[in-house]
Amino acid sequence: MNPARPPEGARIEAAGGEGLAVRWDVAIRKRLSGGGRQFELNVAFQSDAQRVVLYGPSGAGKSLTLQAIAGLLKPDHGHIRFGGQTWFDAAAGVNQPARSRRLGYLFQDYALFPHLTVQQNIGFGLQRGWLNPGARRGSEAVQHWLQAFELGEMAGQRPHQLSGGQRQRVALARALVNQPQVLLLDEPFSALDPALRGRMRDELQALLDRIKLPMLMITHDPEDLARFGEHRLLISSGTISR
Ligand SMILES: Nc1ncnc2c1ncn2[C@@H]1O[C@H](COP(=O)(O)OP(=O)(O)OP(=O)(O)O)[C@@H](O)[C@H]1O
Repeated sequence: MNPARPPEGARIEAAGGEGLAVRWDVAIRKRLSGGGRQFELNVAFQSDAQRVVLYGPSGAGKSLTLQAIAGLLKPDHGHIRFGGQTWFDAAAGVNQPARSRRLGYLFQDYALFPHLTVQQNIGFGLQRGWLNPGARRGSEAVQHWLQAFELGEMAGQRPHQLSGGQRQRVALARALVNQPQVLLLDEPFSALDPALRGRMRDELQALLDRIKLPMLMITHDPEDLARFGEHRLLISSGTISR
């Protein structure tokens, strides 16, 4: 297999020649209110690790942090930098759209489109608009990931016709088809039964070893932490405590 290798994010010269940039440099604040409740997200971390795991209890702010990094939630204050690129900087008025951050996002429930085939789901990430989901059906990138994840025979199936593991592979393929520079994973194994969870962990680890893609995972599963937590960040009540 020969996946296009994403550029290494680490140790890139910082803009302005101020020395070496860390891979991750995140410091954000966001106040949310709704239904009479308020939540204050105040997250800051720096990391040079290839694999970062953000863990903590339910309601701690993990998903909000991931959404902000992905460009799906705009913080009130702070900055988000990756590999020397500034994705968000409130003070400087920078807010790169999600697409130009070049990241692959694996959603907790995989968020596959039920009416599209496996092939169309994978290819969807390549679309420029919402029209004509099958237009790029034959693209090389889609074919590459269909083969890499042994989904070739299922190319014409729809998500409900797949097993949990196959669904996850489709979602991963969709996240990878645009050659992201980093993979964001939201509780990637929580939708799987325990036996399959172990196998899919092995698969993900082998994939990451092979393509050397940096990743940031959120989870509350200690097994994920043990396996992927090269750098572990504990978040509770909206703040990283270590
Ligand atoms: N739009 C919103 N308005 C108000 N509060 C919100 C909003 N979105 C999320 N929250 C609150 O922010 C907190 C953090 O939510 P978040 O989804 O980041 O938690 P989490 O750590 O990912 O939890 P889980 O592990 O259960 O997914 C929760 O208490 C949630 O209720």
